[in-house]
Amino acid sequence: MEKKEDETLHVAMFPWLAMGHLLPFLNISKLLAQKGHKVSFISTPRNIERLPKLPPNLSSSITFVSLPLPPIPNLPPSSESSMDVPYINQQSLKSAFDLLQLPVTEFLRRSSPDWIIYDYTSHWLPPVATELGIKKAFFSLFNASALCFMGPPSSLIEDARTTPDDFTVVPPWIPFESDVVFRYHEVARYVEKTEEDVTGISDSVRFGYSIGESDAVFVRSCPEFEPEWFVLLRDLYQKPVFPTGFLPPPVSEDHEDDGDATWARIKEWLDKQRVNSVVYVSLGTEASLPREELAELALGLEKSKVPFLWALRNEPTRSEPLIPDGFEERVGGRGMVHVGWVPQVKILSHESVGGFLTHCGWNSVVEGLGFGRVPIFLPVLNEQGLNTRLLRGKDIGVEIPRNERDGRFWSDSVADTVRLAMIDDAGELKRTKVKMMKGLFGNRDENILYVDELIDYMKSKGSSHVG
Ligand SMILES: C[C@@H]1O[C@H](OP(=O)(O)OP(=O)(O)OC[C@H]2O[C@@H](n3ccc(=O)[nH]c3=O)[C@H](O)[C@@H]2O)[C@H](O)[C@H](O)[C@H]1O
Repeated sequence: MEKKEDETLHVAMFPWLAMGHLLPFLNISKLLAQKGHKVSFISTPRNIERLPKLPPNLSSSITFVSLPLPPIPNLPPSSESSMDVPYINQQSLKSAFDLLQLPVTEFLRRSSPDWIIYDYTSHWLPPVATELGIKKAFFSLFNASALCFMGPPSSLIEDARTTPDDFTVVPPWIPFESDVVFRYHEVARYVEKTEEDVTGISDSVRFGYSIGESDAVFVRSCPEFEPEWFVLLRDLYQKPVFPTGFLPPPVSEDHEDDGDATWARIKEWLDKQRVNSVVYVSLGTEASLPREELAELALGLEKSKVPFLWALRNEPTRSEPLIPDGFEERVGGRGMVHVGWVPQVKILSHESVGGFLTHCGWNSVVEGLGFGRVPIFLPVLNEQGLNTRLLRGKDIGVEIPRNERDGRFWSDSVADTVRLAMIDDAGELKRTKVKMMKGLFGNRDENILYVDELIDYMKSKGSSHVG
């Protein structure tokens, strides 16, 4: 039954338990709510608690559905997100997540939304939605080129690629020239590091079913940036594929004191720096580097003589100190280190920040380019290496040189790359090029047009759900 033009949709949102997923799911939820639609945002208590507070005008349109996560054996009871759990235990978190199937099914049966928008880990959700007559869309927080590299659902479910070398070449289903491939070390480091697969299902198979059994796929990117990849993706998926645009996050205009002591301290330091002079350093909420590489990164920042703000993740169960003793004293006021969560979007929006040394997680890419900050790439895991190849293939940003096989990098190459991005005349063209990306990645009015098309599509499919 088609929804009339002025009728509102009820959309359930069900992101994976990772901040890099929860935040963009919340951003698109806010856009749907701003357009007058109703959203049920399903997650677990601690993850909901961590989300930015809703603006008052949206709190009646977005309902948080809090489902307790079953305890994870051998992990602290508060472990509810990928950032609470060491990388090697991520599969245990997915096992607990899979136990949400029953409460999620009950919620959907009771609330009967028109659509459910879900993530790659919910391979079990499509048949539940079908049985309840609810339309279902897979929302990819990975861009189109990364999805194409991963392949069609059939290849995800029966992925013939098993060794790290298999992921360093262009797969057979990509019919054109491409340098979007992994480097050996970007795969090798993580193939052996995850625990014995306790879930009985790999991430690749989760992707395969979540995509293959969806009614539509929504992708956080835009055809203007990845034209050939969207054409290929539609061919690989043989189903409706819609760009959501980049979903640039809202920036609270007022930088004034919002009660966030961390921001107050960081802002006080940033306010003292020259415009565009600071490189902001963050490797996201899941990546972690071995101690010796953290030391090389620290020494490289020190040698660069460029002012830096380094947000270090508070890593669960990591005992040894994250940075070399005496580092902060040696760099004095030229560098600031913060261990723990920071308001990244506010930091990137501050005029003193000119560059972003990043692991190339897609949220960070969108946020950094949205403010025209020059990216300095240090990809670590997941599809970050593919994102780096995509951007470098478009001559965006600079990449820290690393040993192809083991990924090792050295302080001198960190210092040289940071100076190239931030100071050297040789980097001037790169700084200009990135400033030109601000409109495409950061313009909210332009990007929201993609969400309008998405909503029209969702309305056109309406709902024929039971009950
Ligand atoms: C989609 C996928 O999600 C994951 O996200 P991850 O957390 O690693 O990094 P981001 O995508 O930058 O996402 C991190 C998000 O958390 C925010 N943030 C982070 C740290 C902090 O202290 N404060 C903040 O506000 C940041 O602004 C961004 O929005 C995987 O890497 C994957 O490669 C990526 O493509």
